[in-house]
Amino acid sequence: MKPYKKQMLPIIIIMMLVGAITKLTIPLLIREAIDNSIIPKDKNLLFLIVGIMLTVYVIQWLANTFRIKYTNMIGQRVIYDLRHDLFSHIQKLSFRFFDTRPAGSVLVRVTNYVNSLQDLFTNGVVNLLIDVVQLCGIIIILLTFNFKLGASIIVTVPIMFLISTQLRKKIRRAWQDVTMKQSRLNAHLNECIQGIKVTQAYTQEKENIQFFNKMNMVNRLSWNRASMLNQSFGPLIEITGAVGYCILFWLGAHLIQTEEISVGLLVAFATYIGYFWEPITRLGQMYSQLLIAMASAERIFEFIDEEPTVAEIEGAKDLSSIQGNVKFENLVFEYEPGRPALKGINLDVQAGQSIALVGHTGSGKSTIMNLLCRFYDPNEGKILIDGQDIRHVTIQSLRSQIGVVLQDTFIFSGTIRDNIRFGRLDATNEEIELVAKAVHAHDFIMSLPAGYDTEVQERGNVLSMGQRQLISFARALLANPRVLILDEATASIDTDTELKIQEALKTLLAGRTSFIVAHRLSTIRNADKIVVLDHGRMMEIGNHDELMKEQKIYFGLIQAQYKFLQDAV
Ligand SMILES: Nc1ncnc2c1ncn2[C@@H]1O[C@H](COP(=O)(O)OP(=O)(O)OP(=O)(O)O)[C@@H](O)[C@H]1O
Repeated sequence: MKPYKKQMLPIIIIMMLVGAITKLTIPLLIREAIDNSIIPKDKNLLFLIVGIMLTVYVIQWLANTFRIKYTNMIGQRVIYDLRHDLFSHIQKLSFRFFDTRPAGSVLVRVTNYVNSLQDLFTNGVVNLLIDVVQLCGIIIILLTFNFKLGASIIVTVPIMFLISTQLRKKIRRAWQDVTMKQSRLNAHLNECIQGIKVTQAYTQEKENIQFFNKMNMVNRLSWNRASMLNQSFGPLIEITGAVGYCILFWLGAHLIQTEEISVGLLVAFATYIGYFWEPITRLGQMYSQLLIAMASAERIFEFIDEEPTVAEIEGAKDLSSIQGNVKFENLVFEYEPGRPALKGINLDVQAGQSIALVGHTGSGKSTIMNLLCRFYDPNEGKILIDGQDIRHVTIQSLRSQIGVVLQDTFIFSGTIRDNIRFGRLDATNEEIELVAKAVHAHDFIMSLPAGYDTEVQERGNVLSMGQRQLISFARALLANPRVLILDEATASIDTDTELKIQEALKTLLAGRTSFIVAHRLSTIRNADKIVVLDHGRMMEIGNHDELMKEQKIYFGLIQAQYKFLQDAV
């Protein structure tokens, strides 16, 4: 338990006990007032009792105020910690985890589900404790002051619990269903917003709205069902409460006649019954909140329990500064069982060489890159960097020495400078400008309204494809990795930018081992080795001239590209 919770918990418990005891004292004072001052007409004693009552109410108010204040503080800290732990955990999870979960469903766990726990941690848990303490206190008092009357009232409680147990199970399942439907709705919403441009381009808005409405309706019906079940809880308690009052007055009247109890005690008992049903009713009302929270907690802990599939072995050592020799030995890999994406890849790359990976779509080019970065582990075989199996070194030391430039160059919201600095957080402004100049990005950055301080929104919507690429090159150059992975963008860009990108590429690749999923003929031509993949197998390897001479797959691919370019001209 964290230190702040240790410090505050005793205060909260003391305040809670003071609140509960003062509340339970009031009916006893009422009994005193009726039996010893109102009936015998003792005014002085009545004033004294009223004075004590007022003091008790003030103490109760103070205790409750402080308790609520401290409970809120502690609750907020718990939620803060939970959100932090969840986010940190998600950052570490492997690609496999995200392959099978829509972004929206991840999002909803960090936001909605954590929020629904907030109420539970701020007031819920403590209220629950207060209610339990109050209930126990009332039961003890009732049984002590008159066992016969007390027991006959209390007997209704287990009956009520028995009836409600069945109802609770149903309510629980109904709320679980609500959270599941909500999660689906959110996932769908997220996807629709991400893909809004495609939706509008294909004028699918109407269909989208219809589909969303269906999901929205399913969500509403599920909520209604859970809510209706929940509503039935209150009346059930009220009916049982009414039965309790009937027993009290029927038996109470009889006991007054036989002088076993006083009128004051009957009134005190009636007040206690009021208190008695109050926590039970509140428990019923809180029940839905508790169930939502429990269902949310289940889904949150599902994530927290999730272990990264790519894990470090015990005693993994840091990968010391590498030269950049990379060896793939008999790599076999499946994303899904029975569908191999790579079938026995063997490749020996010397430090400083550039390797172009070519092949039809789905042939396994990106998969090789994913394995080199250890986003996934191979089913068979291994990858060695400078003779060290990458599974035996720490993930951080491995990835920090491999630079990755993806086709989908992700630009984060923030300034251009921040986006380049992502490559190395301690880089100075001068270093940032230096790399931007080296990749020919400086001029276009300076032409933006605030130069390097221009704010770009998430995904860099204000920048062109080519500009985004140049920024990601600058980012990679700043990180200065020994091994570079580059997924070349396929989108056609204007000749001027194309030339800039070629120049930038030369700077970026110089002196590094590089793997490029190459689409541009110029990049492929300049590569030291070209690896041709087909359906997860390495079919050909050699430089451009060697492979052209062989006149096999590579030759065919190049011919097709030339034909395409000629037709385009
Ligand atoms: N996350 C994934 N889950 C399941 N299967 C996948 C996943 N990613 C890729 N695959 C499958 O693995 C195979 C190889 O995919 P890969 O992305 O490596 O191809 P690629 O050569 O890079 O294709 P492209 O040129 O289109 O990017 C394909 O059959 C693809 O369907």
